[in-house]
Amino acid sequence: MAKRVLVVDDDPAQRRILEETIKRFGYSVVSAESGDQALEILQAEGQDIQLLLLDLVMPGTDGMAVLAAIKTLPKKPPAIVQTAHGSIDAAISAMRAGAADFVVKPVSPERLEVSIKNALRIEALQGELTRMKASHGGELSFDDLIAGSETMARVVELGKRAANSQIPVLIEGESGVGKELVARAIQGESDRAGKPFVTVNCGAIPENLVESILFGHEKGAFTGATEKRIGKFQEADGGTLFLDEIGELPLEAQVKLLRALQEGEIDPVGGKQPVKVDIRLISATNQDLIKLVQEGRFREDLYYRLNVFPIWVPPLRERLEDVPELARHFAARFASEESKQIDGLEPEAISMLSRYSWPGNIRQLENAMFRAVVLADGDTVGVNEFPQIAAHVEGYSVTVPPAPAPKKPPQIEGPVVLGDSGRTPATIHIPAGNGRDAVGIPALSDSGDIRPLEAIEADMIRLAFGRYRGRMTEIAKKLGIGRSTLYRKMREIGLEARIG
Ligand SMILES: Nc1ncnc2c1ncn2[C@@H]1O[C@H](COP(=O)(O)OP(=O)(O)OP(=O)(O)O)[C@@H](O)[C@H]1O
Repeated sequence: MAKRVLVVDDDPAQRRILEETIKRFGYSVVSAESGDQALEILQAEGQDIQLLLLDLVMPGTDGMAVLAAIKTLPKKPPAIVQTAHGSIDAAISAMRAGAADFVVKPVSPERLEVSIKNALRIEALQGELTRMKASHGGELSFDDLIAGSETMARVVELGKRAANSQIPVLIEGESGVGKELVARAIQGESDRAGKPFVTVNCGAIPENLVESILFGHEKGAFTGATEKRIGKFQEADGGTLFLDEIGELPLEAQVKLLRALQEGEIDPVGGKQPVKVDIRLISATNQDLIKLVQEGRFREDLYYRLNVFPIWVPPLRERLEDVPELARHFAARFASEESKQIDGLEPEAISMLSRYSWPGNIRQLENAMFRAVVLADGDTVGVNEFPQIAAHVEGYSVTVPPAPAPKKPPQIEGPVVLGDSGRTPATIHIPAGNGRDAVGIPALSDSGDIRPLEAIEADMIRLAFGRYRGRMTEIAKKLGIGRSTLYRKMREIGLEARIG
C-alpha cells in the first residue's frame, strides 16, 4: 500500500497542483481545505495518514494550530510546512512547534520529493528507536506493538487487564508469534515497569543445571561451582520472570518450580536458608500443555498454577492485515542497521507478502525482510527480493531452470555429528544438483521428483549448522524457529548437539 499524504491548503489551485505532484511520486493523497478539516481526517477511523503537507497561513485554524493539535493525537504523523517566500520567522516557529521540515512556496517537485522521503524515513527510524529503547528499558507498552488486526485487539485487551494485576499469565501461541513481546508489554504497562525483566528459555537449559540456573547456587555446591551465583528468580526480584517454552521444563525442575511459586521463596543449591523473592510470573508455550499433562510430561498442579490467566497470540496467517505494517517496520529497522537507503516496499511486494501463510510467523517475516533489505539494489524493496516467499504464493512462483540430471544423486554431506569435542565444520559442502534452489538445497530428487519437505528441512538444518558453526541461538534465529524446536529437530535427524 502506498503511503498516504494529507495536503492541507485553502487555495484550491495550489491543492490540486500538490495533489498531482505527490501522486506522481507514488504516494496516495487526501486533501483538506482547512485546518479543522485536516484534524477531522487525522482523527477519522481507517485514515492512515503518514505525512502532512501543511500550509501555514489559512483562515480559522491555521498551520501552527494544526501542529499544536497533532501533539495531542494518538498518532502523530510528521508535517512539512509550506511558508511564503521571506517568512523565515514563521518557518522557525513551525520547526520549533514540531514540523519535520519546511518548504518555500512555490516548491519545486524535486525539493518536495526529497523533503517527503526524508520525513518518512526519519519517522520510521524514530518509531523503531522508541520501540527498542522501551523494550530494553522494561517499559515497552502495547502501543509499541504492531497489533492493528482484530485478532490482536483481543490480545492487547487481555494483556492490559493482566498488567493491572499480579495474576500469573500463560501466553500460548506458535513459535515466533510475539509471545515474548506481549510479555514485555504486560510488564511495561504494570507497576513493575522499568524493573528487571528476566527471560529463561526452559527448552535450552541443560537438565542438570536447571535448578542452579533458576535458583542459584552457593560456592562449592557441586563440582564446578567455583563461585556463588544468583539464579534467575533472584535476578528478577521486584520485576518479572518470563519462563519461555515452559512445556520443556524437566519434571524434576517442575516440582521445584511449583514449590517456589507456592512458598514465594527459593532454595539456592547448597544454600542453608531459603530466600524470599518477589516476582511476577509470566510463562509461555508453543505446545499444547494440556496434552503434555495427559501424557504425564507436565505436572497438572503446576499447569493450574501457571495457567490462571491464559492469553493466546494468533499466528500471523490469521492476521495478515498486520503484515504491511510489520514489513515496513522491519524494512526501516534493517535499512538503518545495514546503513542502506531504503524508502519502503513496493506495493506489489506488500501484496505478495500479505498472501503468504508465514508458518514461522513474525520471526520468519523479520528474517525475510532482513534478507530482502540486504539483497535490495535500489531504494525500494520489491518482489524479487523475496524469492523463497514468491515460490509459495500463487501467481508469483519462480521457475526452476531445468538442468541435466547429475551422475550422482545430489546430497548433503553429513550427517554432522557434534560429540564432546563440539567441533563443527565451518561449511558443509553441497554438491550442485538438479533443481537446486538459490541456497543450494536440491528441490528435486535424482528421479526428478519433488523431495519431501522433511528431507529439505533436515538439509536446511545441517546447512545452518555448518554455516553458523553450531551457534544454536543464531541457527534457531536464522531458521526462524525456537531453540527447543531446533534441539528436537536435530535429535530427530540424528544430529547430536553439545549443549552449551
Ligand atoms: N506485534 C509485533 N510488532 C513488532 N514486532 C514484533 C511483534 N510481534 C513480534 N515481533 C518481533 O518478532 C520476533 C519474534 O517475537 P517473539 O520473540 O516475541 O516471539 P515468540 O512467540 O516469543 O517466539 P518463540 O516461541 O520462538 O520464543 C521478535 O523480534 C519480535 O520483536
